[in-house]
Amino acid sequence: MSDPIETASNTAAPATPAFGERLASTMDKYGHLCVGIDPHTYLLERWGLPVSAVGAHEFGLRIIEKLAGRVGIVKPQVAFYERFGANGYRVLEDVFTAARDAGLLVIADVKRGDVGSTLEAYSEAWLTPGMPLEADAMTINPYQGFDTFKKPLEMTEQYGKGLFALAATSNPESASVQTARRVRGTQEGRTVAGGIAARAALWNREHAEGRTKGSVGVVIGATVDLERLDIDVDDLATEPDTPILAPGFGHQGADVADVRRIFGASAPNVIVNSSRGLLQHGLEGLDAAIDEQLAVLERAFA
Ligand SMILES: O=C(O)c1cc(=O)[nH]c(=O)n1[C@@H]1O[C@H](COP(=O)(O)O)[C@@H](O)[C@H]1O
Repeated sequence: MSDPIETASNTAAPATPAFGERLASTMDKYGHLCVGIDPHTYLLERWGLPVSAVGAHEFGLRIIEKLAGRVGIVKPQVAFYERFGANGYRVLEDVFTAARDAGLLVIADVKRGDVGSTLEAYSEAWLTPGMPLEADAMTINPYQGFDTFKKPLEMTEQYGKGLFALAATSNPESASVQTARRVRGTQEGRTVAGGIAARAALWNREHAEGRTKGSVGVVIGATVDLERLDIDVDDLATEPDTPILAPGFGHQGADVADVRRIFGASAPNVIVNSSRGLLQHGLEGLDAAIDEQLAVLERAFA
Protein backbone atom coordinates (compact mmCIF):
# COMPACT_ATOMS: atom_id res chain seq x y z
CA MET A 1 0.00 0.00 0.00
CA SER A 2 1.48 3.38 -0.93
CA ASP A 3 1.80 5.99 1.78
CA PRO A 4 -0.68 8.76 0.89
CA ILE A 5 1.22 11.47 2.78
CA GLU A 6 4.49 10.53 1.08
CA THR A 7 2.79 10.30 -2.30
CA ALA A 8 1.00 13.61 -1.87
CA SER A 9 3.99 15.52 -0.54
CA ASN A 10 6.17 14.18 -3.36
CA THR A 11 3.75 15.53 -5.91
CA ALA A 12 4.70 19.03 -7.01
CA ALA A 13 1.79 21.40 -6.47
CA PRO A 14 0.13 22.00 -9.84
CA ALA A 15 -0.41 25.58 -10.89
CA THR A 16 -4.10 25.44 -10.02
CA PRO A 17 -6.03 28.70 -10.28
CA ALA A 18 -7.19 30.16 -6.97
CA PHE A 19 -10.34 28.59 -5.53
CA GLY A 20 -12.10 31.98 -5.61
CA GLU A 21 -11.50 32.22 -9.35
CA ARG A 22 -12.70 28.64 -9.91
CA LEU A 23 -15.78 29.38 -7.83
CA ALA A 24 -16.47 32.58 -9.78
CA SER A 25 -16.34 30.78 -13.14
CA THR A 26 -18.44 27.87 -11.82
CA MET A 27 -21.09 30.30 -10.56
CA ASP A 28 -21.02 32.23 -13.85
CA LYS A 29 -21.68 29.00 -15.73
CA TYR A 30 -24.09 27.15 -13.42
CA GLY A 31 -25.42 29.73 -11.00
CA HIS A 32 -25.71 29.59 -7.24
CA LEU A 33 -27.08 26.15 -6.44
CA CYS A 34 -25.07 23.72 -4.34
CA VAL A 35 -26.54 20.31 -3.63
CA GLY A 36 -25.77 18.78 -0.26
CA ILE A 37 -25.16 15.06 -0.72
CA ASP A 38 -26.30 13.92 2.72
CA PRO A 39 -27.43 10.27 2.92
CA HIS A 40 -29.72 10.54 5.94
CA THR A 41 -31.18 7.20 7.06
CA TYR A 42 -34.72 8.20 6.08
CA LEU A 43 -33.55 9.33 2.64
CA LEU A 44 -31.71 6.06 1.96
CA GLU A 45 -34.91 4.23 2.92
CA ARG A 46 -37.04 6.51 0.74
CA TRP A 47 -34.68 5.94 -2.17
CA GLY A 48 -35.01 2.15 -1.66
CA LEU A 49 -31.33 1.83 -0.72
CA PRO A 50 -29.76 -0.08 2.17
CA VAL A 51 -28.78 1.96 5.22
CA SER A 52 -25.11 1.11 4.82
CA ALA A 53 -21.97 2.25 3.06
CA VAL A 54 -23.24 0.45 -0.04
CA GLY A 55 -26.44 2.49 0.08
CA ALA A 56 -24.55 5.76 0.64
CA HIS A 57 -22.30 4.93 -2.31
CA GLU A 58 -25.21 4.34 -4.65
CA PHE A 59 -26.97 7.46 -3.36
CA GLY A 60 -23.91 9.67 -3.91
CA LEU A 61 -23.07 8.39 -7.37
CA ARG A 62 -26.66 8.58 -8.64
CA ILE A 63 -26.97 12.17 -7.46
CA ILE A 64 -23.71 13.15 -9.14
CA GLU A 65 -24.90 11.63 -12.44
CA LYS A 66 -28.02 13.80 -12.24
CA LEU A 67 -26.10 16.97 -11.41
CA ALA A 68 -23.26 16.79 -13.90
CA GLY A 69 -23.57 19.57 -16.46
CA ARG A 70 -26.51 21.24 -14.66
CA VAL A 71 -25.23 22.27 -11.25
CA GLY A 72 -21.73 23.45 -10.35
CA ILE A 73 -21.19 22.69 -6.66
CA VAL A 74 -21.81 19.83 -4.25
CA LYS A 75 -21.36 19.64 -0.49
CA PRO A 76 -21.23 16.15 0.98
CA GLN A 77 -21.59 16.31 4.78
CA VAL A 78 -19.05 13.72 5.91
CA ALA A 79 -20.85 12.64 9.11
CA PHE A 80 -23.36 10.70 7.03
CA TYR A 81 -20.49 8.59 5.65
CA GLU A 82 -18.25 8.51 8.73
CA ARG A 83 -20.92 6.61 10.61
CA PHE A 84 -20.12 3.58 8.41
CA GLY A 85 -16.47 3.58 9.48
CA ALA A 86 -13.71 2.66 7.05
CA ASN A 87 -16.24 1.67 4.37
CA GLY A 88 -17.90 5.05 4.71
CA TYR A 89 -14.55 6.75 4.13
CA ARG A 90 -13.99 4.66 1.02
CA VAL A 91 -17.39 5.82 -0.21
CA LEU A 92 -16.45 9.43 0.44
CA GLU A 93 -13.28 8.96 -1.61
CA ASP A 94 -15.35 7.62 -4.50
CA VAL A 95 -18.01 10.31 -4.21
CA PHE A 96 -15.40 13.09 -4.17
CA THR A 97 -13.56 11.58 -7.13
CA ALA A 98 -16.74 11.05 -9.16
CA ALA A 99 -17.89 14.60 -8.45
CA ARG A 100 -14.56 16.20 -9.30
CA ASP A 101 -14.26 14.05 -12.46
CA ALA A 102 -17.73 15.27 -13.45
CA GLY A 103 -16.49 18.86 -13.17
CA LEU A 104 -18.29 19.66 -9.92
CA LEU A 105 -16.63 21.72 -7.21
CA VAL A 106 -16.61 19.70 -3.99
CA ILE A 107 -16.97 21.42 -0.63
CA ALA A 108 -16.17 18.83 2.05
CA ASP A 109 -18.49 19.67 4.91
CA VAL A 110 -16.20 18.56 7.72
CA LYS A 111 -16.43 21.55 10.10
CA ARG A 112 -12.98 20.89 11.49
CA GLY A 113 -11.40 23.06 14.14
CA ASP A 114 -8.61 22.52 16.67
CA VAL A 115 -5.27 23.86 17.85
CA GLY A 116 -3.23 24.99 14.86
CA SER A 117 -0.93 21.94 14.70
CA THR A 118 -3.89 19.53 14.60
CA LEU A 119 -5.85 21.69 12.19
CA GLU A 120 -2.84 21.42 9.90
CA ALA A 121 -3.35 17.63 9.76
CA TYR A 122 -7.05 18.10 9.00
CA SER A 123 -6.22 20.39 6.13
CA GLU A 124 -3.62 17.91 4.85
CA ALA A 125 -6.41 15.34 4.73
CA TRP A 126 -9.01 17.43 2.93
CA LEU A 127 -7.07 20.01 0.93
CA THR A 128 -3.77 18.48 -0.19
CA PRO A 129 -3.60 17.46 -3.85
CA GLY A 130 -3.19 13.71 -4.26
CA MET A 131 -4.58 12.80 -0.84
CA PRO A 132 -7.41 10.23 -0.86
CA LEU A 133 -9.99 12.69 0.49
CA GLU A 134 -8.91 15.71 -1.54
CA ALA A 135 -11.75 18.20 -1.99
CA ASP A 136 -11.84 21.69 -3.49
CA ALA A 137 -12.76 23.35 -0.20
CA MET A 138 -13.64 22.47 3.37
CA THR A 139 -15.80 23.95 6.08
CA ILE A 140 -13.79 25.01 9.12
CA ASN A 141 -14.72 25.90 12.68
CA PRO A 142 -13.10 29.08 14.03
CA TYR A 143 -14.20 28.78 17.64
CA GLN A 144 -10.64 28.04 18.77
CA GLY A 145 -9.66 31.34 17.20
CA PHE A 146 -9.31 32.46 13.59
CA ASP A 147 -5.53 32.51 14.06
CA THR A 148 -5.50 28.68 14.31
CA PHE A 149 -6.19 28.77 10.56
CA LYS A 150 -2.62 29.71 9.63
CA LYS A 151 -1.78 26.46 7.83
CA PRO A 152 -5.11 25.89 6.04
CA LEU A 153 -5.02 29.53 4.93
CA GLU A 154 -1.56 28.98 3.47
CA MET A 155 -2.86 25.87 1.70
CA THR A 156 -5.61 27.86 0.00
CA GLU A 157 -2.89 29.89 -1.72
CA GLN A 158 -0.50 26.98 -2.28
CA TYR A 159 -3.00 24.51 -3.76
CA GLY A 160 -5.85 26.64 -5.08
CA LYS A 161 -8.21 25.43 -2.34
CA GLY A 162 -11.01 27.10 -0.42
CA LEU A 163 -12.15 27.40 3.18
CA PHE A 164 -15.58 28.25 4.55
CA ALA A 165 -15.40 29.47 8.15
CA LEU A 166 -18.49 29.10 10.30
CA ALA A 167 -19.66 32.62 11.13
CA ALA A 168 -23.43 32.59 11.66
CA THR A 169 -24.78 29.08 11.48
CA SER A 170 -28.34 28.25 10.51
CA ASN A 171 -29.34 26.39 13.69
CA PRO A 172 -31.37 28.38 16.24
CA GLU A 173 -29.06 27.35 19.13
CA SER A 174 -26.18 29.26 17.55
CA ALA A 175 -27.35 32.73 18.61
CA SER A 176 -26.22 32.37 22.25
CA VAL A 177 -22.61 32.09 21.09
CA GLN A 178 -22.51 33.89 17.78
CA THR A 179 -24.39 37.06 18.73
CA ALA A 180 -22.15 37.57 21.80
CA ARG A 181 -20.13 40.77 21.62
CA ARG A 182 -16.43 40.85 22.24
CA VAL A 183 -15.08 43.40 24.69
CA ARG A 184 -12.21 45.69 23.66
CA GLY A 185 -10.99 47.54 26.76
CA THR A 186 -14.16 49.17 28.02
CA GLN A 187 -15.74 49.20 24.55
CA GLU A 188 -18.18 46.69 23.23
CA GLY A 189 -16.69 45.19 20.07
CA ARG A 190 -18.12 43.19 17.20
CA THR A 191 -20.27 40.12 17.56
CA VAL A 192 -18.41 36.82 17.37
CA ALA A 193 -20.05 36.13 13.99
CA GLY A 194 -19.34 39.63 12.65
CA GLY A 195 -15.71 39.40 13.78
CA ILE A 196 -15.18 36.11 11.95
CA ALA A 197 -16.78 37.43 8.78
CA ALA A 198 -14.59 40.55 8.95
CA ARG A 199 -11.42 38.43 9.34
CA ALA A 200 -12.30 36.36 6.26
CA ALA A 201 -12.97 39.51 4.22
CA LEU A 202 -9.68 41.03 5.39
CA TRP A 203 -7.73 37.90 4.42
CA ASN A 204 -9.29 38.01 0.94
CA ARG A 205 -8.37 41.68 0.52
CA GLU A 206 -4.80 41.00 1.67
CA HIS A 207 -4.57 38.22 -0.94
CA ALA A 208 -6.51 39.98 -3.68
CA GLU A 209 -4.11 39.40 -6.60
CA GLY A 210 -6.67 40.85 -8.98
CA ARG A 211 -9.25 38.17 -8.11
CA THR A 212 -12.97 38.87 -8.22
CA LYS A 213 -13.78 36.39 -5.46
CA GLY A 214 -11.63 35.43 -2.52
CA SER A 215 -10.79 31.83 -1.60
CA VAL A 216 -11.84 32.18 2.02
CA GLY A 217 -15.58 32.14 2.47
CA VAL A 218 -17.91 32.21 5.43
CA VAL A 219 -20.89 30.09 6.39
CA ILE A 220 -23.94 32.24 7.03
CA GLY A 221 -27.26 30.48 7.40
CA ALA A 222 -30.15 31.79 5.33
CA THR A 223 -32.26 31.55 8.49
CA VAL A 224 -30.30 34.07 10.56
CA ASP A 225 -30.92 37.72 11.34
CA LEU A 226 -27.89 39.45 9.81
CA GLU A 227 -28.63 42.76 11.51
CA ARG A 228 -28.78 41.22 14.98
CA LEU A 229 -25.55 39.41 14.21
CA ASP A 230 -24.03 42.68 13.03
CA ILE A 231 -22.67 41.11 9.86
CA ASP A 232 -21.54 43.72 7.37
CA VAL A 233 -22.70 42.41 3.98
CA ASP A 234 -21.18 45.44 2.25
CA ASP A 235 -17.76 44.59 3.67
CA LEU A 236 -18.16 41.02 2.38
CA ALA A 237 -19.06 42.41 -1.05
CA THR A 238 -15.90 44.53 -1.34
CA GLU A 239 -13.75 43.07 -4.08
CA PRO A 240 -12.43 40.44 -3.95
CA ASP A 241 -15.86 39.36 -2.75
CA THR A 242 -16.05 36.95 0.16
CA PRO A 243 -18.09 33.88 -0.84
CA ILE A 244 -20.95 32.94 1.46
CA LEU A 245 -21.98 29.32 1.88
CA ALA A 246 -25.61 29.55 2.89
CA PRO A 247 -27.39 26.49 4.25
CA GLY A 248 -30.87 26.76 5.72
CA PHE A 249 -32.87 26.87 2.49
CA GLY A 250 -35.65 24.37 1.96
CA HIS A 251 -35.91 21.93 4.84
CA GLN A 252 -34.77 24.46 7.48
CA GLY A 253 -37.33 27.00 6.35
CA ALA A 254 -35.61 29.73 4.32
CA ASP A 255 -37.03 30.41 0.87
CA VAL A 256 -34.66 30.48 -2.09
CA ALA A 257 -36.79 33.24 -3.65
CA ASP A 258 -35.71 35.51 -0.75
CA VAL A 259 -31.97 35.21 -1.33
CA ARG A 260 -31.52 38.85 -2.40
CA ARG A 261 -33.60 40.20 0.46
CA ILE A 262 -31.67 38.11 3.00
CA PHE A 263 -28.14 38.77 1.77
CA GLY A 264 -28.44 42.25 0.21
CA ALA A 265 -25.20 43.42 -1.43
CA SER A 266 -23.64 40.00 -0.84
CA ALA A 267 -26.39 38.01 -2.61
CA PRO A 268 -24.31 37.59 -5.80
CA ASN A 269 -21.71 35.75 -3.72
CA VAL A 270 -24.09 33.33 -2.07
CA ILE A 271 -23.79 29.60 -2.61
CA VAL A 272 -27.34 28.39 -2.06
CA ASN A 273 -27.14 25.02 -0.37
CA SER A 274 -30.03 22.60 -0.27
CA SER A 275 -29.93 18.94 0.68
CA ARG A 276 -33.10 17.38 2.12
CA GLY A 277 -35.33 19.90 0.32
CA LEU A 278 -34.18 18.42 -3.01
CA LEU A 279 -33.32 14.83 -2.11
CA GLN A 280 -36.61 14.10 -0.35
CA HIS A 281 -38.19 13.78 -3.80
CA GLY A 282 -36.32 10.52 -4.47
CA LEU A 283 -34.23 9.76 -7.51
CA GLU A 284 -37.27 9.88 -9.78
CA GLY A 285 -38.27 13.33 -8.50
CA LEU A 286 -34.79 14.82 -8.39
CA ASP A 287 -34.67 16.17 -11.95
CA ALA A 288 -37.89 18.12 -11.48
CA ALA A 289 -36.83 19.38 -8.03
CA ILE A 290 -33.52 20.66 -9.42
CA ASP A 291 -35.21 22.30 -12.42
CA GLU A 292 -37.66 24.04 -10.12
CA GLN A 293 -34.90 25.26 -7.78
CA LEU A 294 -32.83 26.53 -10.71
CA ALA A 295 -35.84 28.37 -12.11
CA VAL A 296 -36.57 30.06 -8.76
CA LEU A 297 -32.93 31.11 -8.51
CA GLU A 298 -32.94 32.47 -12.03
CA ARG A 299 -35.97 34.60 -11.20
CA ALA A 300 -34.43 35.70 -7.89
CA PHE A 301 -31.32 36.98 -9.69
CA ALA A 302 -33.02 38.33 -12.82
O1 LIG B 1 -21.64 24.15 7.09
C1 LIG B 1 -22.76 23.75 6.72
O2 LIG B 1 -22.91 23.31 5.62
C2 LIG B 1 -23.91 23.97 7.60
C3 LIG B 1 -23.83 25.07 8.42
C4 LIG B 1 -24.98 25.52 9.06
O3 LIG B 1 -24.97 26.56 9.69
N1 LIG B 1 -26.13 24.82 8.93
C5 LIG B 1 -26.21 23.68 8.18
O4 LIG B 1 -27.31 23.13 8.06
N2 LIG B 1 -25.08 23.21 7.56
C6 LIG B 1 -25.12 21.95 6.79
O5 LIG B 1 -25.90 22.20 5.61
C7 LIG B 1 -26.72 21.08 5.31
C8 LIG B 1 -28.17 21.50 5.37
O6 LIG B 1 -28.97 20.47 4.92
P1 LIG B 1 -30.53 20.66 4.61
O7 LIG B 1 -31.12 21.34 5.79
O8 LIG B 1 -30.99 19.24 4.46
O9 LIG B 1 -30.63 21.44 3.33
C9 LIG B 1 -26.32 19.99 6.30
O10 LIG B 1 -25.30 19.21 5.69
C10 LIG B 1 -25.75 20.74 7.48
O11 LIG B 1 -24.77 20.00 8.17
